[in-house]
Amino acid sequence: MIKIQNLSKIYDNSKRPLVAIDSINLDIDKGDIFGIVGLSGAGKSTLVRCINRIEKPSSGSIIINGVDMAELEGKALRQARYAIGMVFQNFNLFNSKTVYENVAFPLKVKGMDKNTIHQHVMDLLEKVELMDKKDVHPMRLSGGQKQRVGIARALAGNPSVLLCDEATSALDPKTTDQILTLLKRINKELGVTLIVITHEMDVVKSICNKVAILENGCIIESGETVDVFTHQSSEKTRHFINNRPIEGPHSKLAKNSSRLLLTFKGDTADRPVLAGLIQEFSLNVNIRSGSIDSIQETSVGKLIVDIPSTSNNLDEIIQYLMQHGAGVEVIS
Ligand SMILES: Nc1ncnc2c1ncn2[C@@H]1O[C@H](COP(=O)(O)OP(=O)(O)OP(=O)(O)O)[C@@H](O)[C@H]1O
Repeated sequence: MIKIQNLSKIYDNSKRPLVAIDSINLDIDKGDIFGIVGLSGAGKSTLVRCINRIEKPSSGSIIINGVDMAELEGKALRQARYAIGMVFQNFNLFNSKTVYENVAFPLKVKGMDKNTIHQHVMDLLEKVELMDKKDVHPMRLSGGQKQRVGIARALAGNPSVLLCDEATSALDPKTTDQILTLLKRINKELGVTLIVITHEMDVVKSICNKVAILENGCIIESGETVDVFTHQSSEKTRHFINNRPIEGPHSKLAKNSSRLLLTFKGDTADRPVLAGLIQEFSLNVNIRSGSIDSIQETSVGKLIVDIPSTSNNLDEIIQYLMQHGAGVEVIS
């Protein structure tokens, strides 16, 4: 549905050009909640501005519903933008307008008649559970309520894509959870594709079925969220995600032992893999630490274990664990 191909954005700074987005390729399917995550300066805002065409990309294409946004100008661009709803970190509401008027605004601009606008706005306010606030001005709303107005307004033009730019970064954890639940419901009920730009891994874990990690303008990892969190392929990603359980203070590794990080996801978590290993190899396994997480409703367990090993049997042990569905990483 959305195909980003070889997308680059180079800013012509006075001293030297700055490559903010460097040949990015992304495929986002209809109905995805696609997380784009990166540290400050990674290029997230630039990517958002290219997707909604506030910036013109230096090269490459952004194909949404078969139309290359990168090529459009003028009226055709304004028309194509209706396919994209924007949700902002700082809500971007009109303080002089009521909640109702804020949501109605894009529909008025579109030239809809008053009755249709009224019906549509009331439906949207019901969807975001703000009917009781329809005549209130944004100044009198909490951050979470303001973001609900922002989401209702973004949905007003019936977009096929909702671009959420750090939509929960200004909110406290409880309100963040409520807004994420709302976004997930909207995705499910309306079939709207969500692109979620964030620097918060917890947001990705909570709602995104797919994720891409952006660093220095490049995608350094992408895929199903649960896979990216359980099989990090590069050192950079591992460092970025850093989801190892914390090792205890007295965790010196004994001589002739190896320390392994084991990952169990979904069904594997129910199997007695470690018990089987202990029996099969007559091993004394020392569990150093562990954690359990829920990523996209899949349980992901992590264990750090010390295993007495000779160079001969370590490979066999790893093979046994992997054959039984565990992810294995030798950490020392
Ligand atoms: N208009 C601009 N002109 C020149 N350079 C820019 C411009 N906008 C962004 N940059 C540079 O592009 C790079 C990426 O910036 P960008 O704002 O896209 O990152 P970001 O991941 O959104 O960061 P943050 O999370 O801090 O907002 C940075 O080095 C930034 O200084």
